[in-house]
Amino acid sequence: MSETKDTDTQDGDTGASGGNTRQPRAGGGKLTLGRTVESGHVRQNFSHGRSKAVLVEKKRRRVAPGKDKAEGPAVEKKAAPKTAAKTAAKAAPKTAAKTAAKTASKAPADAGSEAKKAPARAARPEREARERGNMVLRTLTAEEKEARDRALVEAREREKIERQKAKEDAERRKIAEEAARVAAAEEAERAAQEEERARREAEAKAKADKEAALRAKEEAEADAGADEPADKKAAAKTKAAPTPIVRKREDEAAKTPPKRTPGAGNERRRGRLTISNALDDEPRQRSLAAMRRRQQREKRARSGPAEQVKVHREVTIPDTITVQELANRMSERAVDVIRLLMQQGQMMKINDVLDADTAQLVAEDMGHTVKRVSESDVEVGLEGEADNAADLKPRAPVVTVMGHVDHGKTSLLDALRQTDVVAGEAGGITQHIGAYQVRMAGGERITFLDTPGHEAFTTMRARGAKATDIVILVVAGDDGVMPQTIEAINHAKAAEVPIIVAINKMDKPDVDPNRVRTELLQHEVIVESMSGDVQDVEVSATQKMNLDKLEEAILLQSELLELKANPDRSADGIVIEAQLDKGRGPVATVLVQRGTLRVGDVLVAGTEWGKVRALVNDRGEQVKEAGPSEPVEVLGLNGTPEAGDVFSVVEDEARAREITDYRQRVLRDKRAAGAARGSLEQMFSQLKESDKKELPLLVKGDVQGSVEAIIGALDKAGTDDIIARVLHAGVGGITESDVTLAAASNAAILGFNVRANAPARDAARQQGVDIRYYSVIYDLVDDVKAAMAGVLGPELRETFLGNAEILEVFNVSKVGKVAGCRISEGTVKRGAKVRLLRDDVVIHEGTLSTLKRFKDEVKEVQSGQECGMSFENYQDIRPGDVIECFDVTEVERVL
Ligand SMILES: Nc1nc2c(ncn2[C@@H]2O[C@H](COP(=O)(O)OP(=O)(O)OP(=O)(O)O)[C@@H](O)[C@H]2O)c(=O)[nH]1
Repeated sequence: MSETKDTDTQDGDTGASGGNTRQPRAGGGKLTLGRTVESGHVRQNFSHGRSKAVLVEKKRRRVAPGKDKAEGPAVEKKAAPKTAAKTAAKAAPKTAAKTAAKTASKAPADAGSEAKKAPARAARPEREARERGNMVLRTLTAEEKEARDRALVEAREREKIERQKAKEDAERRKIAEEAARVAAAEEAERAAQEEERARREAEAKAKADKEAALRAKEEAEADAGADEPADKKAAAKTKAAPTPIVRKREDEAAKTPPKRTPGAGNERRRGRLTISNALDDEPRQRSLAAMRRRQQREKRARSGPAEQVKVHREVTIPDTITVQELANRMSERAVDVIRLLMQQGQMMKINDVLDADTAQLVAEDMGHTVKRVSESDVEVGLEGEADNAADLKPRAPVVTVMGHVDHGKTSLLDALRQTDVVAGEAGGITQHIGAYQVRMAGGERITFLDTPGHEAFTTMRARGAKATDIVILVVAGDDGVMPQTIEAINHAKAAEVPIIVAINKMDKPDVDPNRVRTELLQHEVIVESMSGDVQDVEVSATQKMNLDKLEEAILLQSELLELKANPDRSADGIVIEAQLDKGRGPVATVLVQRGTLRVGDVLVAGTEWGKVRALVNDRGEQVKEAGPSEPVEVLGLNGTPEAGDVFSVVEDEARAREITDYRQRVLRDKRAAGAARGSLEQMFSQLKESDKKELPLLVKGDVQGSVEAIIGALDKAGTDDIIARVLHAGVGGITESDVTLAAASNAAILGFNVRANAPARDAARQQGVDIRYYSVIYDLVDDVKAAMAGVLGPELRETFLGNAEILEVFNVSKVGKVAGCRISEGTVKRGAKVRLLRDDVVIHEGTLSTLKRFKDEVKEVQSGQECGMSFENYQDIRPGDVIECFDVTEVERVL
């Protein structure tokens, strides 16, 4: 920027005389301190020969970024001396121009002079300066000197200004720092106050809670006595309760300086943070959830401490219960139960099952009382209420016939059956349903159980059923007391059932009844003739001799026993036998012991139940009902119960289902637990545990001779500690009924040269009955002995491979007989062991010499295929025979 200091010489006009403009050089070789003004002089010519020198100053703007403002005052100050002149100079031409314009109209002649005077006046100081400038120009050294002085002055001034500025800057910084320090201190103070306030609030709340609890207590007490006013007072109290807290908060809020700068912490509380919110400078609103939380907080604070009154419950605990279910029943949180269990060292999850004892501990620890129930409680009440003595009516005695083998039990039962007057009159065909009733001429009745022998009697007794009232001990007069006679005596005594001795076969010439009586004495059976209380009757089954006397004795005994039952109640009793009839479905013969069984009753028998569809008596007649001591066949059951099962009539099908479901579950659990009840090993281990001295067995053989030999050998094998008790022995293959009997008696089945048929195998597998096959009597007896002694060697486990049916038999030269077979089941392998079965009886056991398929020797033949087989060293093969193929492996016994 350049500026002329003389109105006349504006624009640096170089006149005709030629402006001698001298531009001073920056620095100009002179010692200056950052000169900002360059100056020079221009000679200006006027009319009338006048001329003057005009000082031209070129001022440079000092550029200092960011300091413009700060430097403002300094620049002004620095420029001050010049500015006066400058302003004057600036104002001068204008004023002069104005004045000139005014005076020009008045006196044009003077105009020029006046116009000249005005600027001259106004520019007087300037002129002086110019003259000084002229002088400088004229005296260059002086000018230079002056310039230098001026520059020095300026520099000094600038220095001073800069110092001043630095000082001011420092002061400003100091103020700013001070302000920041104060702000930080304030912030810290505010945080401390905030903390203090929170603490006071918590204290106040706790205090208020306490007060409210006290008030609630007082109110409860007051409520007991006073009615409405007390309520109002309580309400007022409740309302007043939170007030102090609120007021206190307000006070504190007033105390707290409200200069909460919108910091990060506060921003966070102001509503939901979204991108648009974050970018938005405006303070965010509280979110709805935050409002709700605050409302809830306030509500909680208002309602005071909701002191939960602990509810002590009676918790029903079954045999097992899950953690969750226990917590539910106690109305506690499952996590609390789990925590308690953890404290007791048990890591449990919510679905883990606790036993009743643990559950009881937990419940009691949590302050509840416990009521232990068992799943078996479903059976509670099944037996019904005890009968009143007044309701009892006399009933027929139930009689079982026992005795040694071949002493005439069956013959006697048959003979007695024929004494039934009603059957005799009707000439009806008697049915063997497991029991029958004999009606006397005098109207009395006697029920006989048709399964002679103490085995069945004991089996039933073992199942908890006491079916028999009187035992008839049959002793052959010609044979005397034999081992099974003694057994029968012992069983009857153990069951506390009175005995009537029937000395049989009295028709025989060589009988000696007194010998029998004397022998019985040794076993503590003292007959009346020997001054005892046991009745004895000499009979002959075949000759039907003294059967009436025997019946009289039975009736006398029953009178002594005062056998009575209430017929007017729902029936219960015992299953005597049951089977699956092809036409009629499951059929069970039951003996009613109490009440009356009617058609349409819902019956539970063991694990089965059913609605009675029909009742059939021992004469094959359909009856509507059966009273106490009456044996009757029941149709309508869903399955076959087991002999000895107790039956009961229940109110409805749902209850029946509930009970049988429970019983089936228990049975399944027992089986799942691996209790193959009939295995010799397990029987032995059971025997060790119990003080049972018998090993129950079932023997089936190919011929009577071998069966008798086996029974004889087993009898001898017994020791003082343990005996083998043969529950049943017979000739022929092992049938399903054998398996049922064995299962009912926890017995093992020993097959000597016989096999089990397919249904029997299935039943044995299902019921866990152990069937063992032998072909040498000594092996069988050794095994039984070993089982009894508990020293069983390695077990030979037989794996069934397959069965082949022989279709045709060919005679092949050099080879001998070859059987043309079809594999009916499984596979047949060469090298495996084989048995030749004829009607389920083993004819031969050995190995295969040939296994051919279409003339080719093969390793194995699958089910459904045909093949040719021949035995090593055995030729007696016939069409219809079955070849059983099996593997034998040795397994170490684990007891
Ligand atoms: N002489 C004669 N023989 C009889 C008499 N009672 C039975 N017997 C014969 O004795 C044998 C055996 O009779 P059972 O009635 O089968 O004898 P058990 O006691 O039933 O025999 P198990 O069923 O094997 O226990 C038969 O041959 C009968 O004929 C009798 O009173 N007199």
